[in-house]
Amino acid sequence: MNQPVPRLKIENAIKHFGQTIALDGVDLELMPGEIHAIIGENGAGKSTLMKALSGAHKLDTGKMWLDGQSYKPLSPHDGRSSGVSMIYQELSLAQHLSVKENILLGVEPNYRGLINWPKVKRQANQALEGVGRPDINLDLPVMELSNAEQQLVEIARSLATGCKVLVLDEPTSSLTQSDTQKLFSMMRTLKKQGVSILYISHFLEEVKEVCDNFTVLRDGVSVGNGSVAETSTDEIVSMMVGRDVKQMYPKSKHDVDEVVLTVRSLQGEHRKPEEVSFELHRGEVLGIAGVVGAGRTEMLRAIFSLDEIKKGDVKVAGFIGHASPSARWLHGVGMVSEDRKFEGLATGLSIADNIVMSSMKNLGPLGFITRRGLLKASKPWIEKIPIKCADAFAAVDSLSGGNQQKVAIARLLHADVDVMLLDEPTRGIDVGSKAAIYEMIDQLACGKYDGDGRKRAVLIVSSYLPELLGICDRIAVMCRGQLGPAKPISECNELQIMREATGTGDKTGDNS
Ligand SMILES: Nc1ncnc2c1ncn2[C@@H]1O[C@H](COP(=O)(O)OP(=O)(O)OP(=O)(O)O)[C@@H](O)[C@H]1O
Repeated sequence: MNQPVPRLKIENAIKHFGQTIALDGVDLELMPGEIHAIIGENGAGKSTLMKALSGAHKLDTGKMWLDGQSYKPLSPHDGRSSGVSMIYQELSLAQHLSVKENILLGVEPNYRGLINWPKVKRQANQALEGVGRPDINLDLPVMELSNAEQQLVEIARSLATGCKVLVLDEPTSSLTQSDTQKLFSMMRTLKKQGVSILYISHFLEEVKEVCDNFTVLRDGVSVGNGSVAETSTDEIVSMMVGRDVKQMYPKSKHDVDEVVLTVRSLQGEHRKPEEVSFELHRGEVLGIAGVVGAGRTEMLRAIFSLDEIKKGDVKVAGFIGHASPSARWLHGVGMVSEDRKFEGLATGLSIADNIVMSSMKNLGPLGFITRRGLLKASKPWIEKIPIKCADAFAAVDSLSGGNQQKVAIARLLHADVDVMLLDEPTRGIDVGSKAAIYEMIDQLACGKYDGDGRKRAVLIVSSYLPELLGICDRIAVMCRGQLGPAKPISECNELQIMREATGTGDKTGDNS
């Protein structure tokens, strides 16, 4: 009997960036209509492999075949024309163009240079039917669509050019739960049509739900593969990190002390947040749950004085009222922004520069900053978190996405603040490093982090409920700009939080 021909085969893929070995011999096989997860720690080589596949990077060595034919894409355009499309986390749509123009951009049917608009419309509509959303208005500028709809338009664009292999790079990181479910059902539809999907995600529960098979990468090598149904999550995690992760959510007893942050009837200048009141105690981890767009980020920004306040007040370190963000640092408040690229990091600078940026004490003699001082200050964080990099002076933008996020967290830890405002701090971070960060948060709250016994207060916004339920002492839910009461963790569960987040739950309680 003839062996079925794989849709995609990769053999011994190798790729270096200078001294860094990003891929060190990866093998992968993908069948038609298969949904295959690519899993691995931050910096394991997932994005590099996918970029080589899509034509954005050229492999140093290794071979690829598409439907049995040798495949060597010269550019993403070349890859797309051969049937391989990659959907990045940051979508690449032309925001001012309409849905139909985006779907057929660059491949518009034309007659002697004149675009055949009725045909554009027909083909765009067909592509939207393929992703199960023929109701999306073809004439609407893309910027008027929600995040999830824009993602579908981008996938529809891949289908319009005859996509055989669709690569989705952490597609659910900014989707709501219900949009995630819709994406999964669209993936199942594409699977039935024979489209093969490579799915990169750090959420193993998603991998379990939607994928058929998986490949684990570690340090640029494929270290394991198999059927998702026949492999337990623990087995996959140990393949990823090369050891057992015993306790994902360590939780010591947190005895809370005095109130360190008081927020009263806070309203932002631009509608969100609308009404926020709570108290945060030293030694406490307070979680803020809510759906995308509820106003959680705006709340943190208003507290940290990045955005104007219309009404209400923030009291921290005995100071009441609005202050500049730099004054907030002086008050002992620090923030990790969810917008890593534009706010969280200076991507053109080195890892060491970024880590010390918010606190430049003791970096050399007589107030000078020396290379030695920078190294001494940054190295412990690089080792502790850990950040995978060539060295402390490597540019932040040469790091993988998850490792960049870890640099943003290291900057806050280095600044040694009392009140930590964390906005989606573990987005894009692998399971093993998440466990390390949860342990740090736990130790920071109970004063065991750096041996001086000083307890910190942590306010954490997250869309990942298991993490909030795992590490917080109390959780408050934000719904349409209004923050509900903070409830002790013993009274919280996923269902109750989702009800409150969507405005259908109980709002009784007290925020002090
Ligand atoms: N353009 C580049 N220049 C230098 N080094 C790079 C470049 N792109 C990737 N690397 C390095 O290659 C390695 C693999 O990175 P890659 O982005 O593929 O990891 P990843 O598995 O996708 O990680 P994450 O889960 O954090 O997204 C990392 O050590 C990274 O720093």
